[in-house]
Amino acid sequence: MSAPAIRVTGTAFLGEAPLFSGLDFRAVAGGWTCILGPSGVGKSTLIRLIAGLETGARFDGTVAASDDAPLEGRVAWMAQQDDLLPWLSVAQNAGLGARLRGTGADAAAIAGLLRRAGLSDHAAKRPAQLSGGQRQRAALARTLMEDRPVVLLDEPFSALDARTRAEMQDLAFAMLEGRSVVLVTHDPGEAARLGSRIWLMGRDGLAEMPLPAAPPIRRVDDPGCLEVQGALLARMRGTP
Ligand SMILES: Nc1ncnc2c1ncn2[C@@H]1O[C@H](COP(=O)(O)OP(=O)(O)OP(=O)(O)O)[C@@H](O)[C@H]1O
Repeated sequence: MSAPAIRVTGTAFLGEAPLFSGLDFRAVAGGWTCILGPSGVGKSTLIRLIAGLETGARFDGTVAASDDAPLEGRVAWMAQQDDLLPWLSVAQNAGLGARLRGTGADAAAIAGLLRRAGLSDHAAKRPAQLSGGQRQRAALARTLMEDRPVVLLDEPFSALDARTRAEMQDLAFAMLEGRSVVLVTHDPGEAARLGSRIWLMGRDGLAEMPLPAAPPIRRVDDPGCLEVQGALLARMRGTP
């Protein structure tokens, strides 16, 4: 699977007022690009534009992949709300995309993904019988069943406790290897662990942030990772 780099340039308007203007966002090919920033600056709008989803904004600009092929049909999406259907089992939820397309779900592929996600013993359960972390793992398995080279993640781990969140970061990083991942997060530690590129989005546009020296995924206690986490938090709080 070849995963393209992505570039978004342009201006988005909410009514007559610009939400962001002169944006030049670039996501790395085959790695994680993280977007941090305060509420309401347009982070979700930006990745919804990449996904080709409706936004509340009018966008005047371009969304392009580095291989010049359309992104349509090459993007998978996962958000904070796991969006699992409560009346389906974990395995049925994982195969939902294929069922909706009428192509039939590949039972062996589902079993393999659920095994990697540590959910083999939960395949027959309904989402309500799972913990929050297990539900996110099921949502991750469903996202991966789509097997798309571009994966957009809108705060997927933010409702999880710190330990489960770190485990999910490890799991998602391993399972999404080789894909171009764009992650919207409020957690500077998450961006510092995962990012091959980190952007801070503010009212005045995008700023690219320095990275830790170690390659991702970085240990939570990696000194360079902790240093970048601190620097990101200081920038987000507007302190030097
Ligand atoms: N469907 C919509 N219709 C109208 N306005 C919208 C719509 N969706 C979002 N907005 C507005 O667009 C702006 C940017 O929203 P967006 O969700 O992109 O921000 P965000 O940076 O992702 O915020 P958060 O971190 O809180 O999720 C906000 O002012 C929001 O109220």
